Amino acid sequence: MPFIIRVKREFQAAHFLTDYHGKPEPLHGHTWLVEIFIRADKLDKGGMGYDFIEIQRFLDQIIPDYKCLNDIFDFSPSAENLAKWLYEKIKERYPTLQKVVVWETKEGGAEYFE
Ligand SMILES: Nc1nc2c(c(=O)[nH]1)N=C([C@H](O)[C@H](O)COP(=O)(O)OP(=O)(O)OP(=O)(O)O)CN2
Ligand SMILES: [Zn+2]
Repeated sequence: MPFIIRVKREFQAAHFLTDYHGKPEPLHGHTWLVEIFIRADKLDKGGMGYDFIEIQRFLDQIIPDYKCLNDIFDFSPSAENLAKWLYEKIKERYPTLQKVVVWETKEGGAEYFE
């Protein structure tokens, strides 16, 4: 019986879209929110699919907290591109990953799935 394990993480980062309607955006910061969805097809004896805490620790290793995203990525760091980048990284560790959602603001975000 499948379950979806969901884990959220917030982080702070600055960025600018390199081409926003024809010109670069000004550099600015957000409190970003990442949510990931991992399918678990069975539970362990404790009733867990995957341990939230272990997933959070893994996310903390890869999430670019307190960074300028333009300094570390060779793509325009939109919510869409960041969701795709995170998806590819997380999928290596959790192959049953279903989806990554990245909220850039409370009102605007993007999700990536295959
Ligand atoms: N599909 C996408 N649309 C937009 C993205 C994105 O990544 N994907 N990004 C941006 C900007 O980076 C912008 O930061 C969005 O944030 P927001 O604060 O809403 O932008 P405002 O200019 O409205 O800022 P205010 O401070 O509220 O004026 C835009 N679109
Ligand atoms: Zn922005």
